Amino acid sequence: MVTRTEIQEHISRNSCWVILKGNVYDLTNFMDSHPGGSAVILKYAGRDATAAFEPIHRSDTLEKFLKPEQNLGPFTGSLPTRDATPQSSESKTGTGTSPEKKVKLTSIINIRDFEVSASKSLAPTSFAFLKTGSDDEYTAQWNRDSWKAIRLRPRILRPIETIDLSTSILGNTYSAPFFICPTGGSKLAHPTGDVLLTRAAAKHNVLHWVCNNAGCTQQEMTDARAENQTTYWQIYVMNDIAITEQEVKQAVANGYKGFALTVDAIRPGKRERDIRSSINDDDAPDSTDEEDNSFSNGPKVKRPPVWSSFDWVSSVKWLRGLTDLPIAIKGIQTWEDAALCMHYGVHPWLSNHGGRQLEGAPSAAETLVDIRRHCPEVFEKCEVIVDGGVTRGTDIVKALALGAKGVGLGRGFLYSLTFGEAGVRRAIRILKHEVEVAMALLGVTAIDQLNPSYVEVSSLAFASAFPRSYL
Ligand SMILES: Cc1cc2nc3c(=O)[nH]c(=O)nc-3n(C[C@H](O)[C@H](O)[C@H](O)COP(=O)(O)O)c2cc1C
Repeated sequence: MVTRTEIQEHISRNSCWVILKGNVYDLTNFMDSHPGGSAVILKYAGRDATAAFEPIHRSDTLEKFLKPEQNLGPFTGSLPTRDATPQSSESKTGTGTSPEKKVKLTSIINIRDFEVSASKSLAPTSFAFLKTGSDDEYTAQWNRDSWKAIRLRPRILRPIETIDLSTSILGNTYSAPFFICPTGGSKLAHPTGDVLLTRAAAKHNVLHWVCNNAGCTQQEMTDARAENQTTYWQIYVMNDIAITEQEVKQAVANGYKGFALTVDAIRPGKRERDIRSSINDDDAPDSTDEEDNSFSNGPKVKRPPVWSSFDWVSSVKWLRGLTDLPIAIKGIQTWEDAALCMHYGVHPWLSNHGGRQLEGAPSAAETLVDIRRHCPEVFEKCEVIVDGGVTRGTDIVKALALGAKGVGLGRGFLYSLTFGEAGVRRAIRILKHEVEVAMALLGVTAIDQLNPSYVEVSSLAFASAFPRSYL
């Protein structure tokens, strides 16, 4: 038992105790190896950090990263009064919703409606984490706008009766050509977010590409899978490569049928919307300290630093050595790198991480067009996966017409999660409906009939993003 008086004596860098899930932990020696930095731990010295901790850490984090002796025992007594304000304001980082602001699911008719609803119902810091792009969010916006800049070329007077949306992605058949992207932080949208994404995907037989940075363990994500459901696994390679090797082997054993190696995040992008939302002007004394680096705080959902010394040969060789299953390289942003994927026998996943990494990177739509222009062979030898800024069935159809095999959505499904599994299922149904209408009006009845003759891309070169400030 640790008392309130005792914990109050350990609120400095030299001795830092924090309450987590009812127990008191000595984090003095751990704080410098915390992926999110020591400052955030010190902020909670002598206080209860549970509300801030739970939505953004895996359930096995404490056991995995702390030694048993760092658990000092249960906290007894009430919290110091000065904690009342920070505590309640910190609950803003949780998934707390304001019921009066939450709209009914039946009034949601498109993916953007989910975003507007999430902006009102989620805690501001949670919404900021999901929504943020890097820098001025130009690329995040451009991702969306570039799909809009592509025109469709409908062919008419074709008999259209049944329309088949089913397609295969990396060797497995799904009921639709779009899928749920790997995203960390889904607990910010719903406490059991990752699991619900898998369950909703199962109900509709769409692909969930599970995130290794999910809020649950791989085992929990595997257990969430329905019988006969096929899911894929995404990896970041950690500095301690042995941990990732073990994870990949375990994923193979757990029946994941494909892998994505994310390579566009060797440093976190400067996500200012997220950074701003965590700066609490009332809480912290102002600082002219040269050590102050609040402008560079990385994303809220932290992961250990990724391995950044891989090159093409070593990375593909390493992963191929662990599995014969299909591998996609996630974060391809040029036709040249797509051609290298072809050369190394892996699939290019065109993505700029939803505009959260390099501001100014091209959208997947542009890279698709570039591959078509410079190295169309890629579409014959590889399956090209795309994501970024997709919010409409027409966006998906445009990507498929340009040669994509699977089209991912990250934020769209995260926002729908604020309504739980029912929200994600509705998002899937909305997208299926929109894809079907677009195909009918274009004059095609099956995904494999889509080809570049159904799109006009010349206006893409003259389009630009108009950053909007409505959310
Ligand atoms: C909140 C959030 C967390 C993400 N976490 C990951 C991650 O852990 N691993 C990864 O490969 N991509 C991650 N991504 C990127 C997505 O997989 C995907 O590339 C991106 O969301 C697509 O853009 P969209 O959000 O505009 O649909 C994340 C994206 C968001 C929005």
